[in-house]
Amino acid sequence: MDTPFRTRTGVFTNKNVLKQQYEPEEILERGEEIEAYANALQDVVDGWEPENVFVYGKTGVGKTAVTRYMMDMLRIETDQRPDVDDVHVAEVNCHHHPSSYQAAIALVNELRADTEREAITTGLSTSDVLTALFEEIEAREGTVLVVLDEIDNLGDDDVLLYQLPRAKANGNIEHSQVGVVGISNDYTFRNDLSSKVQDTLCEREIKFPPYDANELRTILTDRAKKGLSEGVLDDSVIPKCAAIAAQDRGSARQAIDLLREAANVAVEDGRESVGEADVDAAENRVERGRVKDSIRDLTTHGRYTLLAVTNLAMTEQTPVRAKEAYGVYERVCAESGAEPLSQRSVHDHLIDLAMLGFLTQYDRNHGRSGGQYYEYELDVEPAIVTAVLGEEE
Ligand SMILES: Nc1ncnc2c1ncn2[C@@H]1O[C@H](COP(=O)(O)OP(=O)(O)OP(=O)(O)O)[C@@H](O)[C@H]1O
Repeated sequence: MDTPFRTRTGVFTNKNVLKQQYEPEEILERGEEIEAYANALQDVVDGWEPENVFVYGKTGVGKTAVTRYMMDMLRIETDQRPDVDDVHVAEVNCHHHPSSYQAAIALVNELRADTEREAITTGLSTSDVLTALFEEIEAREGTVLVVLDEIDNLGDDDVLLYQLPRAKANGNIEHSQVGVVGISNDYTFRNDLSSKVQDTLCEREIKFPPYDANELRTILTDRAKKGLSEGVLDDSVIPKCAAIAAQDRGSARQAIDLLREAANVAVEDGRESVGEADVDAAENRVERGRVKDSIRDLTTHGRYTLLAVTNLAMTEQTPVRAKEAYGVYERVCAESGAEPLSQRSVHDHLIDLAMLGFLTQYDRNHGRSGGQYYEYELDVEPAIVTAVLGEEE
């Protein structure tokens, strides 16, 4: 029977290595960060209590990939040292579990997954959940490393971040030890923590800078070798993907997405060779996908604020001050039948949108008399925002 699908082409040899969920076995171009990480975790392999680690850097710069690699290396190294306790890792993404309570439940269930004990659900009190977590850690009789990815989603709810590093000192665990690895895109999160939590969580800080074009070329060349047939890429494709991503955010994710989508464009077009024009087409797809994912994470009023700045950008009225953006925001709310938030809250949304990469914030200083203020400009294609918000509606 005829179906609408194509026959498989020879462009990809293993498409999975170009997908977002692929975990590389080999980490390239992160020698310094791996060394810093190894120093931070050295106490674990030497049999001492772990130090807590705070890893930060922009999105797509390898924080998660390097952390998983380091956890594997740690397990391998401690296995080779018979006199050192076993290492157990429990990883939770706080984006999906955005409070101490939810993250603690997820950790208990992650630790219980390879035991006979049943998963817990909501309904227990916070202290019951913490007790269950301490019991799971204690049952390991070794070192437990708790990895909290996207930790900034916990906001100022620092119960877990306060309790975990102090579990031993407070007598909640005795025969095990626990260390926390926090990962964040947002360095300001660290400064917003109370000083007692900051001091323990950030014993070791590891910064991941954006990748430059050369580093991205190395990463892309390796992925292309693993995922694409030889000779399908025009010589200009990898340098172009690397240059675009380096100029934008220095994100390996973006670079890999560009390469994969460029190959997809060629395949969908019935070609077995990928050229520069395919990267141009891929750029729009990738940007659209990225904006779509990020918009999905915005609150309703975050979206209204974004739409207000987008409308201003489309009529060339940006950069714009918060006060002026607020007027347009009020109109957007009126059109949607929503009650507008205060000007102060909308300013907070503008700051958040700048942090998330939707807007650029300019610090304006008008000499002695004018004082200091901020202006905002749209940092994504206005047509993509309106198209995505239209679809979401
Ligand atoms: N040094 C590297 N070598 C090989 N692949 C890499 C490297 N750095 C990143 N990648 C790949 O790039 C993608 C993004 O990396 P990763 O998820 O680690 O970024 P991140 O900094 O944790 O970003 P986010 O904060 O958005 O989660 C992944 O697919 C990862 O495999």
